[in-house]
Amino acid sequence: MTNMHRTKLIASVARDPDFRIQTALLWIRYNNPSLRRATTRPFSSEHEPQLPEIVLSDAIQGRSSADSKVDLRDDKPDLGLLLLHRDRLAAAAEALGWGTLDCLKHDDAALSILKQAVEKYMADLPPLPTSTLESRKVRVLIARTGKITVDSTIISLCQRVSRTSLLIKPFMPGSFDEPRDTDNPPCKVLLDTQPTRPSTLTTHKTLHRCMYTAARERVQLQPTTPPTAQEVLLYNPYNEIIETSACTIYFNRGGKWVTPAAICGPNLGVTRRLAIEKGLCRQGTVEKRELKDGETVWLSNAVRGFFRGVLVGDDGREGGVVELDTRLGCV
Ligand SMILES: C=C(O[C@@H]1C=C(C(=O)O)C=C[C@H]1N)C(=O)O
Repeated sequence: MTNMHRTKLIASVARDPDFRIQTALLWIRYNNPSLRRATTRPFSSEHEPQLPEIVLSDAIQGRSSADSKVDLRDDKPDLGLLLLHRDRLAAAAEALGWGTLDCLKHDDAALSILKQAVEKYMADLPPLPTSTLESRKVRVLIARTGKITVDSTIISLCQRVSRTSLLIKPFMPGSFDEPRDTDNPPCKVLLDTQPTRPSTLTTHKTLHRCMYTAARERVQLQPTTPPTAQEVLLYNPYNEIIETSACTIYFNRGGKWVTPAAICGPNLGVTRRLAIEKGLCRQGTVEKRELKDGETVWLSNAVRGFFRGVLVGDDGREGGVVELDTRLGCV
């Protein structure tokens, strides 16, 4: 397929009335009145939870263990990571030539509309039963027309919330060289068996995700397998590593941490930007031939935060059948 064909195909995917640009964030809520004052982590005192239901979002408030050192936008601390989500959506709209969404780029009103959309969606959810804590992946989807849709899925639910369950680990490490977290096994990362071609639709997060579904199917990952458990590692036709199906990846090269450079095709996600801006890693090229079985890597996305992974060979695969996403053609 020529570049011209590919450009036309991307344009036709983006014209589909169901097509959306998107971002995803984490929202944690819990309901346990007796624990109201029991914890300082991860919730900070300026955001005293409201009873009976306590609703807070790491993503919106942008807390992390590294935040005490660097504040990305001192002028708007309350909006935290949502600013980065807004920038990501603006970049996707610009790359697709959606001039109608130019307001996303700098307009503070657009930012508060996004915030209100997420907050309204969360406020309309049925209240949590007492003593429960849930983490949700919240998606913000935007159509070319500017219509915003919010939806969510529960990614974990704890039915007996206690002091200990509220001590959620920090979203982001201060350094990738921090001591290993012995509570959680590393994610098993399997190399894909075919290359994926970088395009606007890998650089930006959209509803066009069939390249990730196809890669997961090639290494026999179940659609429901969380990225913290198993992942597939994508590479481009030049045999350069891109990312995993749902995460940015970081490799240790000569004692320094490297994430695939934008030119290799990774999704320009919020956590990737944070890791680069906070100096946890630099951008570079990692070739497929450099990978070592058993090598420790880091992974991140805005819903799961940052966590360790390990590269594994063929014997680390799950069995099972995977359904292909056939709604949109794969570019
Ligand atoms: C675009 C998607 O995939 C992943 C998203 C991130 C991210 O948000 O940080 C990183 C890697 C991408 N493969 C998606 O829709 O899941």
